[in-house]
Amino acid sequence: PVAWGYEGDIGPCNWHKYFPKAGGKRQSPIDIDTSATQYDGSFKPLRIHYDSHMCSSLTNNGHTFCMSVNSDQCNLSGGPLEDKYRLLQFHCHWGSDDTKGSEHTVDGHQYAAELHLVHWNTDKFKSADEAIEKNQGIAVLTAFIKAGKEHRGWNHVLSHFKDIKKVQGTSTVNEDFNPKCLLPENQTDYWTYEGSLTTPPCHESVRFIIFKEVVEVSSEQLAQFRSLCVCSSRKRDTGEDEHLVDNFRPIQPLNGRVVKASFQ
Ligand SMILES: NS(=O)(=O)c1c(F)cccc1F
Ligand SMILES: [Zn+2]
Repeated sequence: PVAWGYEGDIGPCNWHKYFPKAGGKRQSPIDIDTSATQYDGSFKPLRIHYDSHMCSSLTNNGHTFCMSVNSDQCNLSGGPLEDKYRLLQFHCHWGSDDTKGSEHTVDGHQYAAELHLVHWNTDKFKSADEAIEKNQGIAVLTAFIKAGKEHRGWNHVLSHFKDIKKVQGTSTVNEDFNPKCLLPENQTDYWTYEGSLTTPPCHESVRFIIFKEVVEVSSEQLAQFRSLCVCSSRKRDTGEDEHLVDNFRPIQPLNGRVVKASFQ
């Protein structure tokens, strides 16, 4: 597999050389210009049904932490979606300090982090691996994160980080945890548009659903995201681990796409 990252020769500006879709016309993330969004009154209510009895495993894949979920009881439908989607995994993107880290921006404002709950279309496809390459294959519920008060729900995830500090570290999470607690209270106001995976191979298969309400976590909790190591924890010549930070892709051209809003 081709190595890719967020800086230097293997950074986002060169992804298209080995991952041609990264140079496509409907790439993500984008800036949401709220003055140009279009209200769509036809959206049904979003239906987010997650159970909490799903065992899952938390992995440091060298680009982010990823909580894989293998429960066929965690489903998403409604809103702008025509089909039913099943939760596959969730992960985040963050920065080296609280002033940057989200992938999408709102009127040019970048948040400290961004949560992605990745779902695949179980009505149209037989597997997530198939869906991830196909139009309408993936739906990503997205919440912006800013520094503020502590978020107790996140501690259920962060408590496992000591086991995954190193790349390819994996920890089994069996506790009674429902990822729905990571979403904002207001789940009726969101923006949505058609885009791509924000990491290579950048397949143009993603419907993004981005909540307007921002979730707060404490600065200390954000610092725990940054505690993950990106290298195989070999000591850099400076003798210290290289931490996993600024794992957000720069915003991409809108190319005439219209961002719809579920609210006026
Ligand atoms: N960042 S993202 O949510 O677009 C994303 C996916 F949807 C799927 C796989 C990896 C990944 F990073
Ligand atoms: Zn993501």
